[in-house]
This record gives sequence, structure tokens and C-alpha cells, in this order.
Amino acid sequence: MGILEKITDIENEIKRTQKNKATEYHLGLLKAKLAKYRVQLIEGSKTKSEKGEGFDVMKSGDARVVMIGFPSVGKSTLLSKLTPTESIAAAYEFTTLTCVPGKFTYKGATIQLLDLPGIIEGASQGKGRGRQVIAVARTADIVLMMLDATKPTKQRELLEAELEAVGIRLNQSFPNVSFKIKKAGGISFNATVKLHHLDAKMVHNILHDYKIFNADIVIREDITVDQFIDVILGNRRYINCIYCYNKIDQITMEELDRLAHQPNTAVVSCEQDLNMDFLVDTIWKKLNLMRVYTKRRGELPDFDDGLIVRNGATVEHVCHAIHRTLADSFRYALVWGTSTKHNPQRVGIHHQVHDEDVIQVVKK
Ligand SMILES: Nc1nc2c(ncn2[C@@H]2O[C@H](COP(=O)(O)OP(=O)(O)OP(=O)(O)O)[C@@H](O)[C@H]2O)c(=O)[nH]1
Ligand SMILES: [K+]
Ligand SMILES: [Mg+2]
Repeated sequence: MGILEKITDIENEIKRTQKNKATEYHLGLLKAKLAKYRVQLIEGSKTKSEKGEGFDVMKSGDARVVMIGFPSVGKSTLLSKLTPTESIAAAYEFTTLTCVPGKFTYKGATIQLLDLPGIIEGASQGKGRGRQVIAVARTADIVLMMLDATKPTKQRELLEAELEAVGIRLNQSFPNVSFKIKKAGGISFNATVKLHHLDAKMVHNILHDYKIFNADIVIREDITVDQFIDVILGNRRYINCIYCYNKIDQITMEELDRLAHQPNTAVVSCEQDLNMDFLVDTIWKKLNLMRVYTKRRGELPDFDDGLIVRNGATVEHVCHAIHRTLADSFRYALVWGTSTKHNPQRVGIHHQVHDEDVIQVVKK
């Protein structure tokens, strides 16, 4: 049986199975199997002639934003608007056939924006260029889900389901579970909170099904079976997503108001240049980037030349951003800014920096 048939079989079984407490476990296992096959399908496509000419784009800049959407929602129009790159836009579907990279700078950060072919329902199973598009989506720091404000809300759910099907988790954080496979010692299972969807027996059964007999597991939040399987599979991508509704020049004020109030949403008109600044700022915020400045002893920092690091970055990350080998000769750092009590303060390599901090590294 081919992978596609296996997938269809499992999907049918899931549809046939009634959802209730008693079947939750069985359904969880089915979904896990389904996910495994779907990932195989995507990864399999890389080895064949279908490899994806025109989809292997190098990462560049400080972060990568990937546009995903149905055909003709305005992805290419947006790329041409935000970046100097021209991606052909037209009124017919599937105008774009490859991955088209562009970049723009905002608050000192260089952000790579990728335009892709439109995807259709069934993309996760390889319809259209779905596999290649989704493989690119997995490399995103942020998914920019492009939607047509004039189309029914169902479009968003369909797209979410396609991404979900290949193990992409949008706007979710990694389940608060530590999971370590060991060589021996059996299963040690602990939960620090009351679990409503899982118990020790179920955890053992699921692990057994995956041929895991020795592992340490600590669960620190009330997760579902699906989330637990996500942890075991370990190939999930947790990516922030912005829902971008385009073509708001075509809808009523009431509709606009309704869309604009949804979480993680930006409403725009690429063609009429409406709300584009807000979109860019939303992207920046979602990327969780910070800008810090470095200075040499006895000199002033260069505020035009900051370093871009992720939120939560430590002095060590800053060292790496300055030079590959700097962390090796690190002695201490002096930091001015909101991350310290005194200005400057002498800190170690694991000190977390804040946005706009100034850092002076003192070497051994
Ligand atoms: N009314 C309106 N039309 C728009 C807007 N943005 C784009 N369009 C039109 O929508 C059509 C599709 O735009 P594209 O940028 O080619 O869409 P796409 O998502 O890249 O399409 P594919 O590459 O085919 O998937 C074009 O005719 C654009 O002129 C907008 O803000 N308002
Ligand atoms: K188009
Ligand atoms: Mg296009």
C-alpha cells in the first residue's frame, strides 16, 4: 500500500470513529500515525525529481517570514509592495510558480519575505505544489497567512488544517513537558498538575506503541493526547502566525471591524496601500527580536549599528552575533540598560539582555 492510500485509510477511520472519552486514546494514535505518514510524504518529495526546483532559497537576514495562502489572495502584490523585489501579480490563479525571496529592513533588522505559489485544499497530501510550499513553511520564523477579506472565513480553517496536518503548530508553544529517552531503567512518569486527558496508563500505552521502553517524562501542563504525541514525535514546528486579510478596499466597515478585532490579525489593502505600516510593525513584534548596541572601552556606542538578537538572548548570544570566537575569550561584560540594576553592571555570559541595552565585552 502506498503512503497516500495509508493516509486515506486512516482519515476514513478517524471520520468513522465517534469522538468521546473512550475513543480519545485510539484517535490520538491514529492522528499520530497520520502525521508520521504525512511528514514522510513531504520529506520523500525532496529525494525525487520533484525536489522542488526554485524552492531551495537560502535563509538570509535576521528572520524569515513565509507567506502562505490560497491563489490570488495578493501574496505577490504584497512582496512587491514591501520589498524592492518584483513578483508578478495577476488576476489569474497560480501566477507564482516558485519561491520568490525579497527582503526589507525595519528597526535595523533585515527581514526576509518569501512569496510562494498559492496552495489548495489537499496541499498536505501533495496537491499542486503543496509539498514544496509546506516544506518552505516549516523553515519560517513566522508564517504570514494571507487571506482574502472578501472570501468566507472557512478559507482560514482550511489552511490551518493543511499546516496542522504536516506538524506545523501555529501560535502554540511547545507543550511544557520534559521527555528524555534513556538506555535503561524503564518509564518514569510524573505530572506536576492534574491531567484531564491523560493518565499514567495511557502514557505507557502510547510510549509502548512507539517502542519506547525507557524514558523520563515530566508533564507540567494539562496537555491532550495529541500534544503528548507531538512531544514524542519531536518533529513538530511551533511557529507564530499572523493572519493578514488583504483586499479590505472591497468590504464593508462592519466586516472590516469584525476581522480587525480577531487576535494575531492585520487587515490591509496591498493595492490601495492601507494599513501596511501596521502589518510591518505586527511582523516585527511577532518575530520577538530585540536590538542591542555594543561599545568598545572608552568609546560611545554606535546607535546606528545595533545587533539584532531574539528575545530572551543572553550575553553569550550577543557574543556570537559579534564574532564566532568571542565567547571563548569572554571574561565579563559591562551592561547599561533595563536588564541591570546599576549602570553599568558587571555581568556573566548567561545574563539576559533587554531591548536597547548597551554591552561592552571584556576579554581574558
Ligand atoms: N481589490 C484588491 N485587489 C488586490 C489587492 N491586492 C491584490 N489584488 C489583486 O488580486 C489579484 C491577485 O494578486 P496576486 O498578487 O497575483 O495574488 P497571489 O496570491 O500572489 O496569487 P498566486 O500567485 O496566483 O497564488 C491581482 O489581480 C491583484 O491586482 C487589494 O488590496 N485589493
Ligand atoms: K494571482
Ligand atoms: Mg503570486
